[in-house]
Amino acid sequence: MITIEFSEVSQSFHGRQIFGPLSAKLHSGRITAVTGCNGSGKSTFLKLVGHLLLPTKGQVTVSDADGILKQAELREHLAMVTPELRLYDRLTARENMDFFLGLRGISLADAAYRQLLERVELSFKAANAAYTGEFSTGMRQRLKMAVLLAAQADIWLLDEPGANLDEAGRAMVAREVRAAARQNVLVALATNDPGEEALADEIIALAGD
Ligand SMILES: Nc1ncnc2c1ncn2[C@@H]1O[C@H](COP(=O)(O)OP(=O)(O)OP(=O)(O)O)[C@@H](O)[C@H]1O
Repeated sequence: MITIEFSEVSQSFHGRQIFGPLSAKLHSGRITAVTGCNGSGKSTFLKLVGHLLLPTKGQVTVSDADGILKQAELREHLAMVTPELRLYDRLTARENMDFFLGLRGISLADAAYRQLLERVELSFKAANAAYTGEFSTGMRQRLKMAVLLAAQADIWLLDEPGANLDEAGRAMVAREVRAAARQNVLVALATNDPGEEALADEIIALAGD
């Protein structure tokens, strides 16, 4: 059971406050949507959860049953889908998956690879016909979702996961997010999409300027 707690967190860049003070709790098995206009700090919020950024003021703690997780421990729990994550253009879909999953000590059998492609509705033929640099943005987004699903993480940080996906792709994301929450994954979802917002058990609305 994971709990993420924001205690009186304010975030500024170059002296300009983006949001805060903000206090909130996120829990395993719950989907929390972080909403707000462009520039309100949704991606920044996810980075604070992942300890990829330290808050200007206040504290962000991530705890399990044994207490507060240190940064290295937290990384083992996290998986992230974000526009800031780049796949390697000159690797195939399979090679990209092997690289990112290899960093987590996960090796993927052929059957599992095929199953993941099916889950994200990426055709095996299309996925193997070209380097990922030649994929459409939606195909790359589906591949990032496949890496997330294979990562066996219990905290998902999703930054606009439906971006660049067609209706079937957005439905796939919604299905996987709901299934993950049922399996007790903590999902934090930064979004402006009403369909994704509707998945949420809790909403943290960032005010913006
Ligand atoms: N490392 C940084 N240095 C300076 N300013 C930053 C940094 N990261 C974010 N910002 C600023 O903080 C604000 C919030 O950015 P963020 O990307 O979190 O917003 P967002 O709500 O995710 O936006 P969008 O909906 O456009 O994706 C923006 O004004 C951005 O320019």
